[in-house]
Amino acid sequence: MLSVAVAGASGYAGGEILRLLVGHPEVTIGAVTAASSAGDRLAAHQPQLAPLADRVLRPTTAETLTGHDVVFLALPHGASAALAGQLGEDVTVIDCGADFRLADSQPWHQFYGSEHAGTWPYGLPELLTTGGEKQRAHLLGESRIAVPGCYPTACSLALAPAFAAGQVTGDAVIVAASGTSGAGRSLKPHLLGAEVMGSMSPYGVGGGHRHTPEIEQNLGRAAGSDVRVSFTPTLAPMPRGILATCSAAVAPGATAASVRTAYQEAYADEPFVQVLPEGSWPSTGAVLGSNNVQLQMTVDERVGRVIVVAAVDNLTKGTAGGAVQCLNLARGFEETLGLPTTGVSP
Ligand SMILES: NC(=O)C1=CN([C@@H]2O[C@H](COP(=O)(O)OP(=O)(O)OC[C@H]3O[C@@H](n4cnc5c(N)ncnc54)[C@H](OP(=O)(O)O)[C@@H]3O)[C@@H](O)[C@H]2O)C=CC1
Ligand SMILES: CC(=O)N[C@@H](CCC(=O)OP(=O)(O)O)C(=O)O
Repeated sequence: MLSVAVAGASGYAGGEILRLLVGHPEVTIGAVTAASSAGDRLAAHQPQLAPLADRVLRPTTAETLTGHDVVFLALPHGASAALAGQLGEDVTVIDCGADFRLADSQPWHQFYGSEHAGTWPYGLPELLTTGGEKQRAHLLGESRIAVPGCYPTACSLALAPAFAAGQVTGDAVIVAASGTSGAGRSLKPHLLGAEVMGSMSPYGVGGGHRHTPEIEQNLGRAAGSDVRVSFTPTLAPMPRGILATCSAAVAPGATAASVRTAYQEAYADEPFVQVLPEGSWPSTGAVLGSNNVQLQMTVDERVGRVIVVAAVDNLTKGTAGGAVQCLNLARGFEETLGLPTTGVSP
């Protein structure tokens, strides 16, 4: 059994990691830590985690986290790097924050405006990379893994097969809706019930969202050349879920059938990615609580564009499920261990 600590356990991502770890047969849950909530019972913040109700949140320090085989970091951007540096190389550190996701420091400076901490292997196992290899090949045995952002998980898995198979030439446009838990638990006026219920709104419009370079990095790896993306996120009146509508210019000669074949081949053996039957479209309600990614695609021949729609649960496959999948790969367990492939609907 591996002992596992979760830093940021009072937050949404930390809570979802713990939900999955409770059902994981190869781990025991050690320290659960927080910042301002340290000293509280976990149940005060995560009442859904009944088996862990009496755990007490400890301060997030290297001392508290040391002594575990695995440490999950579910902290705000910028908080992971210093902490990770104090944990031994024998500890598997899985970071849900952005600190180590980008390979290039230039977009990091541009979109995050701080020092670039460095680059860790990127934790999206199903992502196609140049030469047809999947990203999981780079995760086996790693002791440091950077889990993707929730939008990049959905958007990259949606468009990578089309780029990798030469079915699109570029001009990628993505509009994605997210539930409010994607923004974390801290209080913000635009997340108040009165602002969100019955209303949808865009944000980060015009190329300003920090997931833009992460999606471009992923699609560039699949395409084998630079890819530019117009990405517009929107906030939807639901607690969880991402629905990403992605499109790109169809390549000469590509058809709806050849595009579909590219996706079926790319994801044929993937336990968590489902290319839906023709004519059936993804919905967030169908993936909630599961580690699944639902995809559907077609070609809009009138305008010459491939359209792909993806649905994920931002907290499961979009964060915590992806993180536990990375733990399984890093430690040589069955990749699907402890990860639900059934959702909670309605
Ligand atoms: N929510 C999502 O859908 C996704 C989140 N992520 C990433 O996961 C990470 C956590 O996000 P999320 O759970 O949503 O955020 P929350 O705001 O819900 O939780 C943040 C957690 O970090 C703790 N914390 C806050 N400030 C500090 C600090 N300076 N040092 C140490 N701990 C601190 C909080 O403790 P306390 O409560 O005591 O203040 C809390 O436990 C972020 O990097 C986020 O980008 C990635 C993909 C999707
Ligand atoms: C609805 C909402 O606000 N969503 C968040 C996405 C957070 C996420 O996935 O990831 P990282 O912060 O880890 O990059 C946002 O747009 O900033």
